[in-house]
Amino acid sequence: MVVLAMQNLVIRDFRTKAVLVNGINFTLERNSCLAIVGESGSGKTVILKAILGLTNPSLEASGSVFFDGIDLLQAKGEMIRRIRGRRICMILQDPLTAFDPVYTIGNQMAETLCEHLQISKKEAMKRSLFELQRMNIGEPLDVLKKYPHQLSGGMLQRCMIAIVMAMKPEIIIADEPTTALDSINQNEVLAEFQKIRKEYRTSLIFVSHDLKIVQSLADYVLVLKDGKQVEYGRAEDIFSHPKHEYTKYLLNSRDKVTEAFIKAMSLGIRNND
Ligand SMILES: Nc1ncnc2c1ncn2[C@@H]1O[C@H](COP(=O)(O)OP(=O)(O)OP(=O)(O)O)[C@@H](O)[C@H]1O
Repeated sequence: MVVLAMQNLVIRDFRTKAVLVNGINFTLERNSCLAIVGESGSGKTVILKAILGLTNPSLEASGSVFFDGIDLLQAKGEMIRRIRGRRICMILQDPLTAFDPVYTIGNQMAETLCEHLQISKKEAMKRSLFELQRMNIGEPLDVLKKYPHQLSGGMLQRCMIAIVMAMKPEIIIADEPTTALDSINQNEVLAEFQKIRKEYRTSLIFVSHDLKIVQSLADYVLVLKDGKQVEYGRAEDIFSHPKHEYTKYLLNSRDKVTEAFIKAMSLGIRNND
């Protein structure tokens, strides 16, 4: 079952007339995961923002993005607000910017749940605890009492995911959700996404520069270059038989980086002998 369909999305800056994104098409199936990849500035973030009607007012989006019979590009006011943050949720790159430093995690989780689920503060606190427990977060009561700066980036990102999961959204959109984290925290967050895929059957759209993460999570991949979609298809096909020169280049650069890393590590090991 298709949950979201983007057809011919074009995004223009109407001050400069520059076309930032041109002709993007994809469909997102229920319980499937689409990764959007491409170099910096290729248009990944503006595409994600367009889905939620969050593009800067100086940009105009045309085409269509259908979700449950509604064209999100045309949806305004209360209609888009009811979908955003409830039925389609976004997880940001840097979890520290998503939390207010002066309130505890519990306060902020409960506040968000109260607002979106129309439940009492007491009920929202109970739900927050339940969601952290459900994600196997150790000492969840302590975590709720902490301030954002007292938790690691990975733990904060997991709290963010817990808030999102409490909404039981149909779609989660994540813009480089692991980029701001070190590798241990990246692995924790990645495991959380694997769990969402397996247990909650939520659909995911995510942007990542890390092709290893893409390979481990995505069912479908959309490759962007200079605002244009150069390849789109099943992840296994794209990784095993990339058609476009740019996709081949991306996959090659990943292999080169890995080779260089292994070489550097083995040199390091020899130097430490
Ligand atoms: N509000 C805006 N006004 C004008 N141009 C913009 C605006 N936001 C983004 N752009 C331009 O749109 C293009 C795509 O930007 P976008 O942030 O989507 O790229 P990206 O692929 O997500 O890059 P990165 O990987 O670095 O985050 C870039 O050329 C950027 O400069």
